[in-house]
Amino acid sequence: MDVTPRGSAVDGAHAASISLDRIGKRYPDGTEAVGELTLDVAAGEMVVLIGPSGCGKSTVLRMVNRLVEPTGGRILLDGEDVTRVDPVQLRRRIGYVIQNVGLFPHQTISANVATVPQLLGWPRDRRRRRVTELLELVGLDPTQFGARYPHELSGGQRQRVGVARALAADPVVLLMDEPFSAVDPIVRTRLQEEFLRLQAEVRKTIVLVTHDLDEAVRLGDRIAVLSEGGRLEQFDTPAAVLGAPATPFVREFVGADRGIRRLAVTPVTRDTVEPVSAATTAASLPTVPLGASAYDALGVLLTSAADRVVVTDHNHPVGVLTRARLLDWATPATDGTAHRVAQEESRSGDKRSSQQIHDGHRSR
Ligand SMILES: Nc1ncnc2c1ncn2[C@@H]1O[C@H](COP(=O)(O)OP(=O)(O)OP(=O)(O)O)[C@@H](O)[C@H]1O
Repeated sequence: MDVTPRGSAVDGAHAASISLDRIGKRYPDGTEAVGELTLDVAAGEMVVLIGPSGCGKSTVLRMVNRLVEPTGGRILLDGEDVTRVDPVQLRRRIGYVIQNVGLFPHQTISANVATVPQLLGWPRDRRRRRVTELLELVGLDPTQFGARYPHELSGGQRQRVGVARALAADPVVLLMDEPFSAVDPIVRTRLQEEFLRLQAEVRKTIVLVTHDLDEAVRLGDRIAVLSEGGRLEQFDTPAAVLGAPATPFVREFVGADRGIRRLAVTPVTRDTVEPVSAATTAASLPTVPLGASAYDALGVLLTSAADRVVVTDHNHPVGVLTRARLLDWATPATDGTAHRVAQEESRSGDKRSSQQIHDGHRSR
């Protein structure tokens, strides 16, 4: 997807905060899908809901746009209680992307993208302009794809149309239920990367449901880990969830390889390197640039015979990272020291994610 900024093509400032205030859902047969969940999502933030099958993730998402009516609690969009708003009006302010996209098979791609603007009664010219800019935004040439039908597109292309359609009326919130899981792993990774760039431009408030921990770590500013009954086990940055699981459930859920995953979300900074010695600079050691991930640094070390990697800023050495230190970071937090490191990272991660929200870019 080419998502190069295009000035006023997309109104990027339009996003709302979401507050779930003790929301619950008990189905008529007595199933308590969600007990009492409280969760706050900042405007422009991307929050990922993850947890085992049946824990209530989709129910939470569908309560936000009231496809499922909550049986308890309140949902506030920018402070306004949407449990009192007409659900049809509400859904026009909320984009919704689902696994198999749900495009209308007998309508062209242009008509599919224009669905909500049409419902809102936009004049034809405005609809046409909007469809063109959105298809360009998601990397589909409007002249090539606009007149096609959904079955004439690949799975990844249909997924992009789904995102374009969800953005059509400039919603304040985007809800995404397993949006990338119907495509193969290579296409999925590419769509995720493109989606991050797209989000840097449109900066919507996004709640995304996934089963895939790597996807959660890659996309989420924060991750909410849920267990059965929509119980919130942890709500924190990817680095904190991986580095300092809050409960035994989270520890087991994120698995034994969480240390390695955590390296991928730990950037190499001036604060985390050791000083460069004269002996080090003289040696021909491998290098990584400042801002690379600790995972990249470990990868460089593992493919060389060296025991340390030099960290550079515009080709000037600013510090070193030893193999021992990187392996230490990758070791799951089992003692107080490791926990403290993870908590510090969590705090700086929080700063990083809010900074990213303001800057509109991400280091991942
Ligand atoms: N209409 C319904 N009536 C009764 N129970 C329901 C209904 N819809 C969902 N449930 C139950 O609510 C619980 C939560 O379902 P939900 O679809 O939200 O879970 P999920 O975490 O999204 O699952 P998955 O990851 O498998 O999609 C499940 O136990 C499910 O069986």
